[in-house]
Amino acid sequence: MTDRPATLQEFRDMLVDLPAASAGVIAAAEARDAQLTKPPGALGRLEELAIWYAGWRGTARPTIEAPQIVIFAGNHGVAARGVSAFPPEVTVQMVANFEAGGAAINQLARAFGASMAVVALDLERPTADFTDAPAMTEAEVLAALQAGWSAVAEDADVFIAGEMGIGNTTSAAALAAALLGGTGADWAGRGTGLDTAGVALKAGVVDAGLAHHADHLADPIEALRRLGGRELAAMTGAILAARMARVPVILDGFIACSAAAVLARAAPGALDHAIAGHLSAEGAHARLLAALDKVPLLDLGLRLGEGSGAATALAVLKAAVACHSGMATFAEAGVSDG
Ligand SMILES: O=C(O)c1ccc[n+]([C@@H]2O[C@H](COP(=O)([O-])O)[C@@H](O)[C@H]2O)c1
Ligand SMILES: Cc1cc2nc[nH]c2cc1C
Repeated sequence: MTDRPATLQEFRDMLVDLPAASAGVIAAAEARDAQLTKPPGALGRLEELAIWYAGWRGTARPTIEAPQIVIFAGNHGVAARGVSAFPPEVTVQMVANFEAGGAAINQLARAFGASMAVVALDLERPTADFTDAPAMTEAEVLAALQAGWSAVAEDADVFIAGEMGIGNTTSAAALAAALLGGTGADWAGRGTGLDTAGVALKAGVVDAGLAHHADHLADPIEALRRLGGRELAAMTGAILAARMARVPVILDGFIACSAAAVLARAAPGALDHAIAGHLSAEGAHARLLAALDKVPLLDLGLRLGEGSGAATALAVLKAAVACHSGMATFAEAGVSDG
């Protein structure tokens, strides 16, 4: 694993020279795909997925042995503005639930053979309310980026960053607006279950944050510091760490994709090692995925977070890789090709 960045500048510098997928392996995987016992293209998007995965793993006949899910948890000063349907203490309570094995993500991780860990980030010290101050200091955002970076296991062969943080759809909406343009109304959604009046209030809170920080949002990492949260920054750090190790990533919902968008805005192609696991029911996720040029694998109406949509999509990626690497060729099986 590349050494984790010691400063924000080192983090920025890493984005300048990102490792790429192997073109030679992609060609070899395409050649293998063309010989497998099926009509050409009959496995549809599974074929593309397997070839993409092979290219990042550097082997034309890969397997998935060590999928890793990490849930990052953070608390948000902006939650005091009444932007969530749930109280902030639910964050620490859900961390206990993850640790006890009682959350949805625990079941999904077990069902699909992934490891699962929780990283709680200074829960007793919420970020500052971004409507009147930067959410994090430089030291705080660096610590969160580093926590995410260090969470990616040496032997992981797929990585999923999940999150838990009451109020974090407000931070994600503000960050998405800063990175991609638009107003609070474009990016604020129901989150954990706001009604229409709640969504309007939330949009106003996002607009207040955008106005307060307006002169400082051109740099994506500075936008993350000012409007994001610790769990968002940790996801940004983890997704970059995975890229440096050529570990493919499955992106989860609105908050995870907003954190990932920091990298895409900082360096075009920085999310080439990532696929969109699903389309969240959070209203603006479709807009965010379109901006990232990602087509989600699943559309199941999930809006839970905690990595759940990405973990469900892991089953699809495993299916793709199992077919690609396990199937016989026409020659091996003695089947006449077309
Ligand atoms: O992943 C998503 O798209 C998603 C959409 C809506 C809500 N969430 C989860 O709900 C929490 C944030 O919602 P809120 O209303 O408190 O901002 C946080 O813990 C997220 O994991 C997640
Ligand atoms: C109960 C609950 C579980 C969650 N998991 C991820 N975000 C969540 C938000 C709430 C409110």
